[in-house]
Amino acid sequence: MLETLKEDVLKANLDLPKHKLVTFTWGNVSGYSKEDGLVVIKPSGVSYEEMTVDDLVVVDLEGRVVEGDKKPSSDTATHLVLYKAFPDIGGVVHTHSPWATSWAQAGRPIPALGTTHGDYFYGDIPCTRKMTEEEINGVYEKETGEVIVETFKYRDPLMIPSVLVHSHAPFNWGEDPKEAVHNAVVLEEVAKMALHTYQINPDTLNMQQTLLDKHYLRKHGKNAYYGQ
Ligand SMILES: O=C(CO)[C@@H](O)[C@H](O)COP(=O)(O)O
Repeated sequence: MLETLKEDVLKANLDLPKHKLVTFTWGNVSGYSKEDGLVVIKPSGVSYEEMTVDDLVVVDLEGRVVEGDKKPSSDTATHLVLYKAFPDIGGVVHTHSPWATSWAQAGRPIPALGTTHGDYFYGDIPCTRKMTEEEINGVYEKETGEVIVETFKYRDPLMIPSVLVHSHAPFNWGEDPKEAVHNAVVLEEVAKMALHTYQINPDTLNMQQTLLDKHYLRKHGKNAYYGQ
């Protein structure tokens, strides 16, 4: 299982530049093996062109390195907070993809303006609050995860698998690394579309709730409200 997960995590990381979600090494993907209680994550600062499966780092949920001789991603603590808080996810992606990062820097949620959005995100994609001075000066990456979890206190992370971290950039997740990257690609697309939509019509309203429900049901085969 862990060897298969390593291959999945490597491919997911190599898909980031392929989908133009990253510049240089500005991003990272991890995968979680519930059976092993271990996370496989990208090594910090290693270029995607050079990355091999032997560069990947394996950590436990407390961040202790159990395999690999490279430093784990600088965002590892954020990934770990999300795996502990969102028990149904198996993959986490962090990028600085330009359109979604622009919304994160502006501190604005991405509204549900159309069915492309509604197929993947059941409502606005939230932006976290700004972090406090204490949080910034604390264990920053862990605090970043905590502010994400706080943002999802009354939201279902399986129904909105992305978040904008204020003044920073997006994090995305899914049942595995491949789905998490897929959601990151869609996030970047809807971020771009939303900005263009408002340029065409600044008074654009959110899509109707009935249309959002219809597209969620069509895409996921279950009703957003009742889960069946
Ligand atoms: O968010 C950031 C920097 O702001 C990170 O995403 C880095 O850009 C990538 O770090 P590594 O995964 O290479 O440690």
